[in-house]
Amino acid sequence: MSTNVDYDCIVIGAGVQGSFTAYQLAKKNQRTLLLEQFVLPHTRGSSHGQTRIIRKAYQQDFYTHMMEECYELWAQLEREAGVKLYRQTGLLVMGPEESQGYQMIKNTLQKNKVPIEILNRDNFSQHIPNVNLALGDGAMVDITAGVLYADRALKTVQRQFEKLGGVIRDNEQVTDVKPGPVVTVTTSAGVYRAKSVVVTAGPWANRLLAHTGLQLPLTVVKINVCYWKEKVPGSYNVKQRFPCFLLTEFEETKDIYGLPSNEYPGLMKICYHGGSETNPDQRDKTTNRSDIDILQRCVACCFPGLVPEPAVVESCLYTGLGVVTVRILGGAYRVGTTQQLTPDHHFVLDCHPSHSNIVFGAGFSGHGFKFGPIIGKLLCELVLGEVPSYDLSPFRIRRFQDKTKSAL
Ligand SMILES: Cc1cc2nc3c(=O)[nH]c(=O)nc-3n(C[C@H](O)[C@H](O)[C@H](O)COP(=O)(O)OP(=O)(O)OC[C@H]3O[C@@H](n4cnc5c(N)ncnc54)[C@H](O)[C@@H]3O)c2cc1C
Ligand SMILES: O=C(O)[C@@H]1CCCC=N1
Repeated sequence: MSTNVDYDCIVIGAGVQGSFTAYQLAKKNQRTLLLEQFVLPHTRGSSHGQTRIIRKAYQQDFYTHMMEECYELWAQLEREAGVKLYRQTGLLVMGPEESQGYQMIKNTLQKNKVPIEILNRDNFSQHIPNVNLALGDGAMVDITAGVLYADRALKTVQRQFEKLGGVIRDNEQVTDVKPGPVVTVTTSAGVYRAKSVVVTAGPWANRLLAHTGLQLPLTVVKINVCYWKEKVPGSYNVKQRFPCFLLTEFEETKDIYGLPSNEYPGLMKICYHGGSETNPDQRDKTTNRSDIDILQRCVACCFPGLVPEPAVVESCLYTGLGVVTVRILGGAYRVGTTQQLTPDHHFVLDCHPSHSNIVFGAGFSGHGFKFGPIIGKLLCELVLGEVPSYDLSPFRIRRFQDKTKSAL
């Protein structure tokens, strides 16, 4: 067969997940092509920007388990490339002490023996200056958490992929995917044939999967990425080891998070973990700023050293699972009728139900970056038909037939 194909595998989409998948495939001696619709680097998807949080603090054990190995894989990439990608700051988790969300994170961390520090009202401000802990809130620090240098990480993994002989073609949009024992991929510049294909197209995943007769229950939302000015420069700075933070509840909303000031001197990034639905090709037509009102109240209340008005607002996209339907468009595989689903924020990692040589990774919502190395490993294992290193049942598409729980 190899004489009839141009590549062993074609990966569509050079965001964090596609880039790590291509890198893992090249490490396994697979001749791999990584296709990207835009000129790299770009700011139109989900993987751009200078920083992301890395943490083990999750409500579910399975994410915490995956992160154990993932920290190792990040460190391995740092050594291999001679580049620093991670800075330990700790993650301060705050939330109503008795709430389910806060308690689940605490239990998962304790059960898995992740190093944490529990803070109380008396020692809180000594450890974390310039933050007001709300009445009734508990606080703990996931000590090994920190900041990933996202843009640098993306560039690094793509460079390592090329060093292994992998080929990246950017500014080349995939316009068709024809399934078969050999998959034919048509782009704006040519036609390629491969034994297998991985779709890691972020907000555009469903557009590509439609060519294969599959639609996932994905919703694309625009996130307002807000930066807030320090009243006294340096008071929330990464160099002072100010931690990342996650506030599990504020007023009626869930999940506000932030990172110490770093990429823009004197500005701290604080965002709301949600946004309004958008079309990824018309992202900047969406102008809903109601999340910014919530953030302003949160900053005024909890971060007295910041000016409660964003100094800079940038944009990024989340692709997650919304209250929509899984639709199988004809073809051999049918789940029967259209189904209503409960939203969940878990990833989608699976093989196509009718074409096992088409693998996809999607729905990484607002928390997939830190998992990039392990997602790459898992998608590579699916391509090679190997037993996945982790139980993939929380991530398989068949879960959409079951009732699912909301998770961060
Ligand atoms: C504001 C914000 C904050 C976040 N914070 C964190 C955090 O602190 N920690 C964390 O772990 N995660 C975080 N995340 C989540 C994380 O960044 C995403 O889960 C991750 O980047 C998703 O990567 P991806 O590769 O799936 O998608 P993308 O980065 O969007 O990559 C998909 C790529 O596919 C390309 N593509 C699509 N269609 C085609 C086509 N037809 N042909 C060729 N190429 C195509 C796109 O152009 C794009 O480059 C955050 C996300 C946002 C938006
Ligand atoms: O993934 C992360 O750590 C951040 C913070 C919590 C909400 C989403 N992204």
